[in-house]
Amino acid sequence: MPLYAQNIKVSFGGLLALQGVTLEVKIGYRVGLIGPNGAGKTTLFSVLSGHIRPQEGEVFLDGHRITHLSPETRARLGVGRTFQIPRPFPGLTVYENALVFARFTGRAPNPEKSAQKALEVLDLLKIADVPVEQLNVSQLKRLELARALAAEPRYLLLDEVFAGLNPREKAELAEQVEILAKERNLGLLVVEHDLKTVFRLTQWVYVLSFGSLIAEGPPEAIAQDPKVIEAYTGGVI
Ligand SMILES: Nc1ncnc2c1ncn2[C@@H]1O[C@H](COP(=O)(O)OP(=O)(O)OP(=O)(O)O)[C@@H](O)[C@H]1O
Repeated sequence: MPLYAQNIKVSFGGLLALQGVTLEVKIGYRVGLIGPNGAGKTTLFSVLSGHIRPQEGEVFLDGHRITHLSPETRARLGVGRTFQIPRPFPGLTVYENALVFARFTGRAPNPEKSAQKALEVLDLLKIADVPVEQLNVSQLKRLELARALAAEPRYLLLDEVFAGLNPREKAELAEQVEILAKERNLGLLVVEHDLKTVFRLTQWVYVLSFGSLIAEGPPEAIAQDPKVIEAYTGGVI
């Protein structure tokens, strides 16, 4: 059963950030969410994670309505997320950061093992004992992902984890994410500005523009969709 947002409306004061948006992430599928700046991607992402309550519409998990549930409860039910700006716990090491998350949701039967495995998958084991203050951008992005993974989610929502990385780092991380999503049979939602990375990583892409969905489909089709090209270029082409 999927993670499903149905007919979502969110407004901030007078500004309509999302309207009539429906999106589905199935277990075992990698889904992308793209759109120009201010299109509503982060808002929709937060509706799914429970950080924003919609004015209209519902969110379902495994067929149950979870619209009213907090982010913490959703995390316990297996919906994990990353933050655009990594938020490691200061004063703790890389391993300790992963362990806090592994314990927090109560999903990992063996939190130490889950934390260790998550660091291993993201190539952070060799710096497991380093205080997070000493990490560079690429390592912080990996840690953000590793922490979410350590909690053993079934669905993983990635908010621009590739931003700030150079092309080689992006390609490497995208490959790691694809492998771990397949290995763990995750339902993955990727919000990302870098279209090349989204198109390579995902199997289905939703496109938001001014708060509405303007297209959805396989990456190959989305990349050539005139509506999508127009949304990105403002019709300048
Ligand atoms: N907390 C808020 N209060 C007021 N307006 C907001 C708030 N959060 C988002 N908005 C507005 O809602 C609209 C959608 O924003 P959102 O951040 O979801 O877009 P986005 O597609 O993620 O953009 P970006 O690609 O720039 O991150 C924008 O016009 C934004 O300014």
